[in-house]
Amino acid sequence: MSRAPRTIALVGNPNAGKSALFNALTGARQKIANYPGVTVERKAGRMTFASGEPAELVDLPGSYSFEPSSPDEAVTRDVVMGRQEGQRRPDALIVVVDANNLEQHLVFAQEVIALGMPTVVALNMLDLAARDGLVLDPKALEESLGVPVIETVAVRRKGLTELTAEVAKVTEQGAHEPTLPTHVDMVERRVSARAMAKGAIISETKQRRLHRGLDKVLLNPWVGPVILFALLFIVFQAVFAWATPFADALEAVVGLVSDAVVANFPAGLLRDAVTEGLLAGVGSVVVFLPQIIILFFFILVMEATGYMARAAYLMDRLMAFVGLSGRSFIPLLSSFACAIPGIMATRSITDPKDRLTTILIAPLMTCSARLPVYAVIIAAFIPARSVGPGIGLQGLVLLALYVAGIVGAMLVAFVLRRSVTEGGVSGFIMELPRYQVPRVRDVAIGLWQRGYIFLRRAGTIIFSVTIILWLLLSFPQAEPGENQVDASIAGQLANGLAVVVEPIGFNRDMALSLIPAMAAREVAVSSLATTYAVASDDEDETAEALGPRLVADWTLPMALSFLAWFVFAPQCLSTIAVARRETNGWKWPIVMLTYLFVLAYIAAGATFWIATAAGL
Ligand SMILES: Nc1nc2c(ncn2[C@@H]2O[C@H](COP(=O)(O)OP(=O)(O)OP(=O)(O)O)[C@@H](O)[C@H]2O)c(=O)[nH]1
Ligand SMILES: [Mg+2]
Repeated sequence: MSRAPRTIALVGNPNAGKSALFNALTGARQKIANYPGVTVERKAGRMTFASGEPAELVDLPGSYSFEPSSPDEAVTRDVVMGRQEGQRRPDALIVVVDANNLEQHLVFAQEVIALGMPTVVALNMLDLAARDGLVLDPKALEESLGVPVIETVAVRRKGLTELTAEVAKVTEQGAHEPTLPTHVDMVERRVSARAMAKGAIISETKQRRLHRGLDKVLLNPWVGPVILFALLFIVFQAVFAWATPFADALEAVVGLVSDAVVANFPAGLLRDAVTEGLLAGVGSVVVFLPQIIILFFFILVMEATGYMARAAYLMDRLMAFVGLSGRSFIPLLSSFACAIPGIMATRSITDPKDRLTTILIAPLMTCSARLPVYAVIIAAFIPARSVGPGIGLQGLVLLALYVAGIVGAMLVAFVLRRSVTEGGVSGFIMELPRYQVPRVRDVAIGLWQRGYIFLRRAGTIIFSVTIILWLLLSFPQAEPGENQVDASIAGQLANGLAVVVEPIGFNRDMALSLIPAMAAREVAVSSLATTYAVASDDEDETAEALGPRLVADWTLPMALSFLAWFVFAPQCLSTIAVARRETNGWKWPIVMLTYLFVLAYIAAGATFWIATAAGL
């Protein structure tokens, strides 16, 4: 035979089993190199048809679509189209689909088949389908796709002979020039993928049906978001309703300890440092441990059950609307714990502009360090009233603050993607994990870790910053009759800043809390508590909770303005430092700082003036 060996390429979604099939078909006869000009691996090997004719088999990186959103996907498209340097155009394609995720995998499979090249579908992972009680009809699938479908189990080498025979057959029909359709409607393709998947199912077990039924409801484009929002609503109601008795108890304990210290130790600077700095300051943050635990209980359970990935799937449409891909969801979700791991998680986003946008908006996701700030102000100023059956006003306001951050982030992303980080939107389809009953042990460990992180922050950074602030508040000592805060270094410094934030309704003490809060957001709470503790001349008042003091000193518009500030303002230096590291320079962190300050200033100012005008 004189003609050059045929080239066959393996394509499909990530994790379909392409590489497993490639290994099974080529054995040890593989060569791994790089495609010229890109860092994507080129994996090729030799396979043999039943006739004895050899062919070159090329394993391609997993793709969701031919509209590439990563270098990997670009290589896949270019190889298939015959545009990739150092690679002959394939004579035939094998599309590998995971039988257990047909609905998702058929989206890209349709796109591949639409090219019009000789194509065979490998319906892979049938062993797992059998295990889960799913029986498929390859003939039905063949009919709806219009190309041969072969059942395979790549890791058990099942179906390989049939697959190669079919590939040989379609290759003989001769290659066509592949043509990319000019217009692809993603929604349409998803709909037909769903119909095809449904038509291919002969039978499935109760459990699988239950899970699919759940997906039908939870992922429904109309019902799904409503359920997601309702769940979040319950979470934030619970953060207040469940935590209050625990938080009150903790607060009482801190008060008792403070009283005991006052009763048993002589008056003096050291005693003041303990009562005003450690107990009033750090204690005021620690009492929010129950809230943190409850919030993370829900987050962990949503992750463990498999619901979180569904939430990401739902959010994908919204994210695409503002110009982000679903790949940003996990980094943004982690930012609800803390923006630092969130920003680091953006490394998984391959498109540089997508990634930059995600980094820039990550601080707008409400990190858990802001929860104590929100909680203390809400508990003090928002009445614990119900506005409907089982609907507490406090939880509602808390939810609104989180939503304000998310909406702000989406608006900023929308603007950025049309200006500085302009670029195309990449399609993204998530692999959805199976539903599972969460394991108590895993959730318990997760909660323990979260609680530990929170208390460690209280014991280290919050403690040190609060003590430094206490020192700055306590010196120089006031003359008799003069207020200690007015006389102190910190008070003097804050007077300068107060001029700047006065137009947005902040008083001197609020201004003062903004500076140490740059170290950690919770410090806003401890610094307010310490400031008021230092300011009071009455020893008994030192042990008093922060809430009543705030109410005595602030108006409602001031409190709301303070909340609005914390939704948007950049308060934590570590976030800026991580942004610098991840973007390799100061330019983007400075952009981030600037836009966040401007947003915070405008939001706080607008809140203050609207609330004042409304007579609140
Ligand atoms: N049980 C079972 N596992 C399989 C089968 N085929 C592949 N796998 C496993 O599924 C996982 C993913 O397979 P890969 O071959 O790496 O998938 P891929 O399509 O090359 O994925 P990307 O390279 O990321 O696009 C691996 O752990 C395989 O061992 C199969 O038929 N049955
Ligand atoms: Mg692979």
